[in-house]
Amino acid sequence: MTSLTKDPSQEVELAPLLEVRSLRKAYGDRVVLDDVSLTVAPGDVVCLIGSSGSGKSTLLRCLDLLETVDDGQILFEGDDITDPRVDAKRVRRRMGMVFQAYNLFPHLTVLENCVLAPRRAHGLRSKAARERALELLERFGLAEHAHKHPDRLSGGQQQRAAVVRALCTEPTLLMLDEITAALDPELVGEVLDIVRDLAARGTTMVMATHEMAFARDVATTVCFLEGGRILEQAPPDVMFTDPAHPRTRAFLRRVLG
Ligand SMILES: Nc1ncnc2c1ncn2[C@@H]1O[C@H](COP(=O)(O)OP(=O)(O)OP(=O)(O)O)[C@@H](O)[C@H]1O
Repeated sequence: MTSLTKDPSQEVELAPLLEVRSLRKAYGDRVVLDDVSLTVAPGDVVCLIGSSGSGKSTLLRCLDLLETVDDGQILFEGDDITDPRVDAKRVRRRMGMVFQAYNLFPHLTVLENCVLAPRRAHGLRSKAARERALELLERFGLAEHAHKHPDRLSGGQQQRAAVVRALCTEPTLLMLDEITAALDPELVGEVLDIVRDLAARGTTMVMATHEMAFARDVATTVCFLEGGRILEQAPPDVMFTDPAHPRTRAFLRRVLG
């Protein structure tokens, strides 16, 4: 059993959902994650910020077991998922991941995209999977697009559908990797609104983002990465008004102007 953390706002003790301990990842002799440690409690929204190449995506890919790690541990729901004996597919069933490129299957309708994993990986019956998907598509304003193929939707609608698809497996942890980065500016807001809604509903999320105002709004913790290290992690009101590390200050000055 992992150690307990305290949520000061609710005065309840919550076991961490995710604990990353001294993670290290290198490609050849290039170290891209170095001594990364992070704790995520249920309901936390952790935003990873930092320059391009700082390691945000690699960290998410390690958490989702799309990459192997060289050293350190990832405890997810109390299990060490870096143990080589772990079945990555089974672990991933409890996680949801949305990427910058929506990755919807083009030959399937939005609804078919949404029921695929719940049926194949989770063994949900067709009727139950469809009901769950339709309810989520309705909640996020996509019901009218359920029977369309992705190429009939705007980029923003496709990305919202990708988020809904990830939610259809009812993941305990949702990871979002710069999900608005490929969108035209006018489509960014509708996708961020979904994430805002999820945060308000207590969905536990870890996301890489370049949207600083958004991170400030929704995050419970902001982590600033540079050169594969988390140089600073703090609540958003501290991170964006009084960051401790000079490198964080320099980065925020650069991106906030
Ligand atoms: N498969 C790979 N092989 C070799 N190097 C890689 C690989 N994937 C990532 N890298 C390198 O690892 C470093 C971290 O990349 P990563 O994509 O995690 O950064 P990032 O912070 O997510 O950047 P961005 O904001 O541009 O998405 C970069 O220097 C990148 O070139």
